[in-house]
Amino acid sequence: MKLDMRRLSIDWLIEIIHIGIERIVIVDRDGIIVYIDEAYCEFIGTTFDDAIGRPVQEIIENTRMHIVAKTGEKEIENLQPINGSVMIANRYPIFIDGKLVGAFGTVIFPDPDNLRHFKNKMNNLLEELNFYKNKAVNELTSKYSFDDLIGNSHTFKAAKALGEKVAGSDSSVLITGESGTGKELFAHAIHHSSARSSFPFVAINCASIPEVLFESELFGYEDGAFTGAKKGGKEGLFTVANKGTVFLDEIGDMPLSMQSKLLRALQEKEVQPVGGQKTIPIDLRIIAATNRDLTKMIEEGTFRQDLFYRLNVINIEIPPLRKRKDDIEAISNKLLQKLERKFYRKGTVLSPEVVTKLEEHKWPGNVRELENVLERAINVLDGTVILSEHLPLYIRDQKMKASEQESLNNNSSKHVSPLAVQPLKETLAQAEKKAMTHALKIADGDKLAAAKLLGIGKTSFYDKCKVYDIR
Ligand SMILES: Nc1ncnc2c1ncn2[C@@H]1O[C@H](COP(=O)(O)OP(=O)(O)OP(=O)(O)O)[C@@H](O)[C@H]1O
Repeated sequence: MKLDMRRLSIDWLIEIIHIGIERIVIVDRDGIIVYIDEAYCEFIGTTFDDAIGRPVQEIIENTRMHIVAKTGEKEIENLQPINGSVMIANRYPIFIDGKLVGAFGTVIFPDPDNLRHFKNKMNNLLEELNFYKNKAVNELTSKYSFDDLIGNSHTFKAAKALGEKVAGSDSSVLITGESGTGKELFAHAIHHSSARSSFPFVAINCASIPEVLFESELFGYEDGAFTGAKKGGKEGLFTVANKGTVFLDEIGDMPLSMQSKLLRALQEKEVQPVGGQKTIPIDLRIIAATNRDLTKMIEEGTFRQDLFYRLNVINIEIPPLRKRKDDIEAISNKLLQKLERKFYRKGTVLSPEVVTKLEEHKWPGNVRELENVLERAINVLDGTVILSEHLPLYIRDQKMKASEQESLNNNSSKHVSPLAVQPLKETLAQAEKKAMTHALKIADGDKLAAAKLLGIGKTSFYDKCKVYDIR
């Protein structure tokens, strides 16, 4: 039964239309405007008389009313840019006695404050989207090639030559070496020189993923796989990296339960997203890295032997900096170039005395420590020549008692001689390391929880763990 509206006068109907916050346009089957309300006309800079009888696309920017009047398909909550603002448009076909006769459209003009708010929100979201798009593209490509690996010492050159040689093959590579020796740099360079270089390079830090999230991060999950899961599911990093290279950094920190799942995925060359039935084929090259002794971990039962064999097809061992003193000057100069770009400096050089001091130091934190020392120097430098006085005390005074030096290297304030006054930066670093170790102890080794206790983000926590060599 049709509702009888004949008791409503046309004035009433017009008034009712004006009360609504939506603005209205009605077109006939050919997309010709048969009605448009005044506020709509005002907004698009026309008049009622001018608009009536004209094709809608001549009057309203980005309209699709004429299309809906032809297809009979409604379009709901479409975003329609008009006059530089994004409107929300609904378009409905009009059927009379089952026959398509035209279309009825509404656009919402919120009040100016709301509109401004809506525009700002949209702009912020678009900016955020662009930021993440760029970030995603940057993160999925290798940033370094073998040319970026500096070092002429015999041992380093041998490691580099092996890397270059195996880059072309598809075999798994295990890169071992102390923290800060350049393992990640090697992984980038291998991918860069491989046939997979035009496909993604996805670096995964196994120490930074909480155990419960490992499987879903690596293999993805299906819609509704668990409470809090994103609607529509999520792609895993292994599928994101398809045809490219996955770099599993700190593989020694991968929990045992995950090690078996990883092994299965590598053997079967497929992954099964969490909560899903189907498997997805993957074509990947794996490069893993660790500063831990995996052989010892196998003996202790904390690392799977079969996974070790799978990853360790080619082993590249990067020697620590103290065993390649000849490289220190060349690496320092390369790092200085990088730092000069960061701090807008030019022409910075090391004095011969500083080169000697740097060569005498043991470098427990390897190249990363050297980088930090040079960054400190460039910060306190007035001219262009880095002198001894620009180095931290523990490197400047190599004759310091062994125990004192050890304690300073470890950034532990416990054994610092009361006479030794250190630069503020080091004192702060020691305090920071102490606070992090303490938080980790309280959080029972859970790095995420420790970061929360300290009120810092997890990325910042993991970065600092690397700098202070906290495991
Ligand atoms: N041979 C090298 N030439 C130039 N820069 C280097 C070299 N080796 C390392 N670096 C620099 O030293 C820093 C540490 O390197 P990287 O992160 O690759 O070490 P890592 O062994 O992966 O450390 P970790 O085990 O802590 O993850 C980086 O800034 C890197 O650019």
